Amino acid sequence: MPTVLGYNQHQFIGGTTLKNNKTTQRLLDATREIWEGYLKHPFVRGIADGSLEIQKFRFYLLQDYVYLFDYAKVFAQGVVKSRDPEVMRMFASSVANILGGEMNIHRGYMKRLGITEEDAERVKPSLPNSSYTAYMRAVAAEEGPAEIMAAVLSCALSYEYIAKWIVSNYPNAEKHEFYGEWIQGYASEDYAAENRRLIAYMEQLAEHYTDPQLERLTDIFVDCSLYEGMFWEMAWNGEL
Ligand SMILES: Cc1ncc(CN)c(N)n1
Repeated sequence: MPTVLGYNQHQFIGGTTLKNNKTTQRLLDATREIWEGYLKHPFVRGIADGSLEIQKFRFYLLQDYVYLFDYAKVFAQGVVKSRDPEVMRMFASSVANILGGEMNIHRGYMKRLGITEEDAERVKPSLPNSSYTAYMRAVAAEEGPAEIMAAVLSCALSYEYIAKWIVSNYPNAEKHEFYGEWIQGYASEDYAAENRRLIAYMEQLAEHYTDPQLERLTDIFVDCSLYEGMFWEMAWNGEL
């Protein structure tokens, strides 16, 4: 079993070094241990070695499908809260990327599993799921564009981190007949390019932030990273 000890969290994110992205680096430094926990999680390990029961993945997939609608709304609130048209466009295109890009991974699996979009849209979010999105939506309602970016970033970056870690530690994982598609999607250059864009805006939005303001961004990022861990746990236990 591959070890995660000594693993550098930064090396996989955005397919790039984070040397010049000091805010993002600070956020990642604060969550190193939480993120290492994802790599040890049985659900993630099950995707990596192909041993995860399809029923568990089915439950996760449907929860994640409804999660992404609310996640997209957090970006939409970023449009509402921004004054700079370029930042508005960035948040708006992320809404489109989630609804029309990332969710295609889910729709592909739904087809394979015989689940219609209408059925998926009716799924009741579990408590960890709705708590996570309620937290992000509260940040989005009450705070500004930089805080919104800090709230969405853990979700965006941690999947790239997980998928690329799987690819580099499980050489056959990408070719797995069922989980390969999920791994390829989140380890893809398209997904990394979108993350590089989010990182660049995180840096821009926080460029003149004071230390207390950066501390607030860190708190949000840490909270969302903890919610990510709860989501994996929820998926593993199949708990509503
Ligand atoms: C819960 C969760 N976290 C992250 C991702 C990747 N955007 C996701 N689809 N779902």
